[in-house]
Amino acid sequence: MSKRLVFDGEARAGILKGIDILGRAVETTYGYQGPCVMVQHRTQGLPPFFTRDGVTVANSVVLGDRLADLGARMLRDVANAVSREAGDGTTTAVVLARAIARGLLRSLAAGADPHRLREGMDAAVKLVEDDLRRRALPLQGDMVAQVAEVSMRKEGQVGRLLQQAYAEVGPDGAVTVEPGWTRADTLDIGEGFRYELGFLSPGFETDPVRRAADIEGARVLLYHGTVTDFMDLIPLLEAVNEAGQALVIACDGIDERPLQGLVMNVKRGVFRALAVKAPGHGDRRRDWLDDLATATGARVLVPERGDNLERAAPEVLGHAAKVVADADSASFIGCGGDPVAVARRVAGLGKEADAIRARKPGEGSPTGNLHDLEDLEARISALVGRIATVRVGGTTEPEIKERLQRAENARRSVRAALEEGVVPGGGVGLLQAREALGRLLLTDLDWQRGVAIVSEALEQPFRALVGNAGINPVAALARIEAAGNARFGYDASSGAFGDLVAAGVLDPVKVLRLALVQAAGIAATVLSSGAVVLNEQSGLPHLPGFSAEWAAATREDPRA
Ligand SMILES: Nc1ncnc2c1ncn2[C@@H]1O[C@H](COP(=O)(O)OP(=O)(O)OP(=O)(O)O)[C@@H](O)[C@H]1O
Repeated sequence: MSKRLVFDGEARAGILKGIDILGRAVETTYGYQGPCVMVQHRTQGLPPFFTRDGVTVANSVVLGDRLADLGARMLRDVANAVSREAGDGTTTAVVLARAIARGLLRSLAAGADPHRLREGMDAAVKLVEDDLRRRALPLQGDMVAQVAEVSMRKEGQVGRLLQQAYAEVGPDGAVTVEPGWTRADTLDIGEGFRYELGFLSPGFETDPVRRAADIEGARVLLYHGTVTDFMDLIPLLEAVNEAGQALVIACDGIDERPLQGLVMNVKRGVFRALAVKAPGHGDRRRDWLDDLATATGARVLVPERGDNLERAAPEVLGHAAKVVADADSASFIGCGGDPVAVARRVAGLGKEADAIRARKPGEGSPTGNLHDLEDLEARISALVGRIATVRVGGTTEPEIKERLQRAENARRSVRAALEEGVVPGGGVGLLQAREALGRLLLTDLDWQRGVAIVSEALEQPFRALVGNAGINPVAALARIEAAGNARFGYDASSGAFGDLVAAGVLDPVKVLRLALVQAAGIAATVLSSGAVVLNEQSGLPHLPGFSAEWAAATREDPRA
């Protein structure tokens, strides 16, 4: 394959072109007024889908110009990193990253020292993070619903239902969103066992929008060991399959080859199955597995005790009406264990916890006691756990999918807001952080340029949001500055300037913080792209991890 070499100015200009093209496409969806983008399915013959989600638009764009595609890929990476870490705020991150990339390239063209630029930027980002945390307002009153409604664009009942859901299960409780397949949005509160360890491979996902696996009618295999041979699983997979059920395996791990075998069989529809990490860590895992066994009515298989997976009878399996898992959590809902046994176990754990609480200070190791107590409390809440499910309705499948995506963003936004609080939205939270940068003691010119790049980027979300609402950004900025009130901004839903906190236009600090940190991360790649080596190849670049054949067979969603 022949290669093409591109240097300095030309390399950077090509990269910026890609950043601009993708940035513009993503920014179209930004804010309250942002319309949907229609994306053609990657597989011929499958219908297009509609989205307002920044990361989804970003992942759908592949540019024919290879140099520009490198730039687009940088933005895609930023969007994906924010989506992974914060779950929302991907468009904000793209807007910030695009502004930062532009600022950097301008400064480099003017001969600035890349190291000093970077140092100035890093100092500025850190200061903005601290400033956002300092200005954070804790959630109170209707703020949970309001944060959710910013993502939902004040449409439907999802915001109100998420507020109700968190009120029912508590701020650390388990809340999931699912497609409802009816017109209205609804809320279900069910009993279930949830813990914070997820599936063993993203290949188990059944819903690419939420990046989650949903399994109905599950038999539960609890294995305190590592599966090393796919054949060991076959007898139980077949028995469960014949009964029209699905096998959910919670285990220490599965070696790579058997895991691939399992995922492949699931994708091809041979078996319905899901493998998740067993609950608990280290020495405590056995106790957690016993709890889950009590909840689901299973028996834990322990190879060290001589239990054999291949010869295990289906009687060792427990039941759950539904299991939902993503990369970070697993929920067993409607478990089939004996309620009396569960109550007895909870009472036993409660007594153990009381005994630790009653210990005199200095008796036993204080940190050991604390960890034991925390673990017991976590086990009790898992056993008596309640799981809230918000079902997202709509009239057509594309509509439900599009709303579901926003509802998932809304849920993650609420979680982020519960963790670190909120600031006024509409771009104002970031805009106000410029003031903190004014307090930085400036050293040399290039360092100062680095700070200025961040400061200018902080204006961009505000400019883009009011611009998308049809307001002149320069005039809007002047009004904000004249108001001298940190909550003052433009509410696109009412079309009026005023107090954004009172109007319920709020952004989670964690989302804004992570969006800025990830956006600034683009600097490392831009600054090191002095020369670029390109593979000259005909046709569009290959989409990683995507097979058109597979997509056609499984109707894989292009957002996966
Ligand atoms: N009524 C409103 N008035 C002003 N700004 C609003 C309003 N509703 C939402 N916004 C702002 O829009 C921004 C969020 O827009 P959007 O949901 O399109 O992008 P994102 O959350 O950054 O990315 P994504 O949702 O694509 O992951 C937030 O800063 C929010 O405060």
